Amino acid sequence: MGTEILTVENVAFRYAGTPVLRDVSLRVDAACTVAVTGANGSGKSTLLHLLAGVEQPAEGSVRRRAGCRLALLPQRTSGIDALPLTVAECVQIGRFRPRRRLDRDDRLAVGAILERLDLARLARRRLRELSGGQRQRALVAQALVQAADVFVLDEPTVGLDAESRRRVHDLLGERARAGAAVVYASHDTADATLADRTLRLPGAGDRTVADTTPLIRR
Ligand SMILES: Nc1ncnc2c1ncn2[C@@H]1O[C@H](COP(=O)(O)OP(=O)(O)OP(=O)(O)O)[C@@H](O)[C@H]1O
Repeated sequence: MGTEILTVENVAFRYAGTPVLRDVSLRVDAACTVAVTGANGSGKSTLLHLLAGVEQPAEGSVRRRAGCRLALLPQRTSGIDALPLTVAECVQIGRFRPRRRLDRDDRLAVGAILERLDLARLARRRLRELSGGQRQRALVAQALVQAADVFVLDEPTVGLDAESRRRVHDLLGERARAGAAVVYASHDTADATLADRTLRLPGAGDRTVADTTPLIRR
C-alpha cells in the first residue's frame, strides 16, 4: 500500500442547501493516478474543490497529509485572461515562491514542460491570443510545472487533440511515477481508463452514490 496523501471520508456537500455530494469516500496515495468521472453536474468539480480546500464539506472529512504541496488546475480559468501574460509567464507562475527569483531549476522545469506540451514556439505569445487548445495546454503546463506532492486537475484534456491528450497523460503518469498523487476529473471514458483507479460519481437522477467503496483501501 502506498503513502496516503488525501483522504475523503463520508463527505457530503450542499450548495445553499441543495445536495451535490453524499457519502463520498476516497483515498489517494502517492504514486497513484485517480480519475473522477460522472455526468455533467454530478459533482466532479465540487469534489476537486473539496480535495484542494477551496470548499469545505458539510459532513465528513477531507484530510491532506501534513505539509503536502498541492497544485490545482480549476475548470474555470477565464480570470487569467484579464492579465497581459505570455505563455512563458503563465507557466513561470507555477514556480512562483514569495520573495524568491526563479532559479536555474525553475527555468529548466519551465523550459522542459514548454517542450513537452509543444508550447516552446508559442512561449512569447499572449495567453489570450491563443486557440482554446493551446491556451488549455498552457494552463496544464502551469499546473504540472509546480513542485507539488499532489496534482488536482479539473478536465485537463478538455478541448485537446489526440496528440496533446497523449502528451498530457504521459506527463500525468510521469508525475505519479516520480511519487506524486494525481487526481483528475474527466467525462471521457478513454481518459478515465488511463488512471490507476476510477471514482464514478452518480448522476443527479441516481439514488445512490456508486463505486466509492472500492477506493477506500485500509
Ligand atoms: N457555485 C455554485 N452555486 C450553486 N450551485 C452550484 C455551484 N457550483 C456548482 N453548482 C451545482 O452543483 C452541481 C455539481 O456541479 P459541478 O460543477 O461540481 O459538477 P461537474 O460534475 O463538475 O459538472 P461538469 O461535468 O458539467 O463540469 C451542479 O448541479 C451545479 O449546478
